[in-house]
This record gives sequence, C-alpha cells and structure tokens, in this order.
Amino acid sequence: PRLAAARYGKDNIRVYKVERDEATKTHTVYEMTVCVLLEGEIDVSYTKADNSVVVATDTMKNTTYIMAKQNPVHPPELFASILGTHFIQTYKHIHTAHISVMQHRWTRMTIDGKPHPHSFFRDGNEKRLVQADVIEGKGIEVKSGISDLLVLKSTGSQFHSFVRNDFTTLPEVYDRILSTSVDANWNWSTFSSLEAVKKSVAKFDETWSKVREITFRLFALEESPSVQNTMYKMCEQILAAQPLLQTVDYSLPNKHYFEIDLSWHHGLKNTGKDAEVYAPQSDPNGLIKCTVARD
Ligand SMILES: O=c1[nH]c(=O)c2nn[nH]c2[nH]1
Repeated sequence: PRLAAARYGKDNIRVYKVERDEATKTHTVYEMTVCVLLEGEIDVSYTKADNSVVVATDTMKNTTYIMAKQNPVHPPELFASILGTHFIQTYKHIHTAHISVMQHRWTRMTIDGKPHPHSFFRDGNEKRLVQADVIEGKGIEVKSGISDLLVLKSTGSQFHSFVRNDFTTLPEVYDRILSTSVDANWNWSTFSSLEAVKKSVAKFDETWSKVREITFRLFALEESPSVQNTMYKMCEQILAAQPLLQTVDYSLPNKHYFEIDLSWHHGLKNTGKDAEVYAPQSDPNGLIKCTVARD
C-alpha cells in the first residue's frame, strides 16, 4: 500500500480578539473557530514514524494565537490568508496550508438609542465562513460563505406543476410557508499572493454584505415558484455584484410546516386558506443544492 493523500493539523482553535480604540473608548470584538491543516513532504511521519517533518499541531495552535495578536483577524479572508502564508513560508517542506475560519456573531448592543462601546449579543446562530487554501507556487484560493442563516416567510411561496404519478401524494400548493437555513459559498478567482488578497481586502466585507442583502431581498420579494428557482436567482445576482467571483453555490434545506386538519373537532377549519396553526417538521426535509458559474 502507499500513502495516497495526507494532511494534518489542529481543528477547533477558538480565538477571541478585542480591538480597543483608545480615542473613542470603543471596543470591537471578534470570535472565531479556526482549523489549520497542512500538506507537504510529510509522508515519512506516516510511513516511517519519522517525526522530524512534523510541525506539532500544538505549534499550529500557538501560531494561530500569535498571528491573531500580531495581525488583523478581520476580514476573515485576510486573516486566513496571512495564517496560511505563514506556514508555507516558515516550513520549507510544507507546500499547502488549508485554513478555515468560522466567525461567530457578536452584534453591538444599542442602549438608549446609542451603540454601546463594549457590549454585544449573539444575534443568531449564523456564521461567516472562509476556507483559504494557500498553495506554494500557485497562490491563494479563497472560498467565502455563510451558514445557518435561518429564514422563514409565511406566504409568497408556491410549489405546483411538478411530476405527478402513482407515487405522488404531495398536493399542488399556491400559498405556502417557506423556511430554510441558508448555507451559501462564493468562490474568488485565485489570488496570486497575500499582497493580492490585501489589495482586495475591502471587497470581502462588501461582498459578504451584498450576499446577505441579495438573499434577504430575493427571499422576501420573490413570489417563489420553488426553492430551486429562487436560489438560482440569488446566485445570478451575487455573480453580477462581484466580478471577482467565479462560482456561487447554495445549499438550502426545505424546512416544512404541515397543515393540521382540525375539522374532527366540531368542524374547526384549519386547512387551506383557513390554516393558521401548523406543525413544524424537523425531518425529513427537502435539500436543494446548486452551483452557478460565471461562464
Ligand atoms: O421548492 C420545492 N422544491 C422541491 O423540489 C420540492 N419537493 N417537495 N417540495 C418542494 N419544494
């Protein structure tokens, strides 16, 4: 047998950083979970028990904290690129660094109508994601994303005219609840170096905001004929908004809410246009995926 592939590192490195503005006494906080996985001339550590090539995963954890201290941790695309570049520059036998960053939400509190200088709350389970693959001799491949952005609309969604046969029971519907948890990713054209990432640094927050805005607007405003069509339109608009993106992909679970027929209770109407009380379903759920390319 031969070692066909190998990468190793430290996962679930939790990092918090506070930036203190001395002039305004305002703090900004960031919290993220980092994964570092390295590739290179490391085979002998697997095949020959030769640890001379092993950068300990503990060292990677230490390095992550030091780099977070000495560099900006936001936007996460920049920090991931800095961290990955450090590894391939510092260890000549390491040729690829896979860095993933999951940024958690700390949204500033508004107290008496004013943004509070150092108080925040976790407004949702939504995460901002980055996967940066720093590849020696090639450049930096950056994939940005959001996950766990849970949305619901109480009408403005339909699903009909689908295949109907002797396996089909789903009724045609012209007015339904639509709920999903958005996992979206957008892939940047390869950056030639860390310098190129730094030149584009303003684009990362800008694009993340644009993706959220487009997702919310289309979700809310579209009379959705299906999850498929609405997510395709989101991807189209995101590609149009940022020329540096090559592909956009969405993965949307369909979180179903079933009508409850209560007519057995003295004829109580609660279906169709009279439906008000529904049974949210945890499973099974639809799962609709797509990748849209620019070309
Ligand atoms: O938007 C939808 N797409 C589908 O493919 C589907 N299948 N059942 N319900 C559905 N809703």
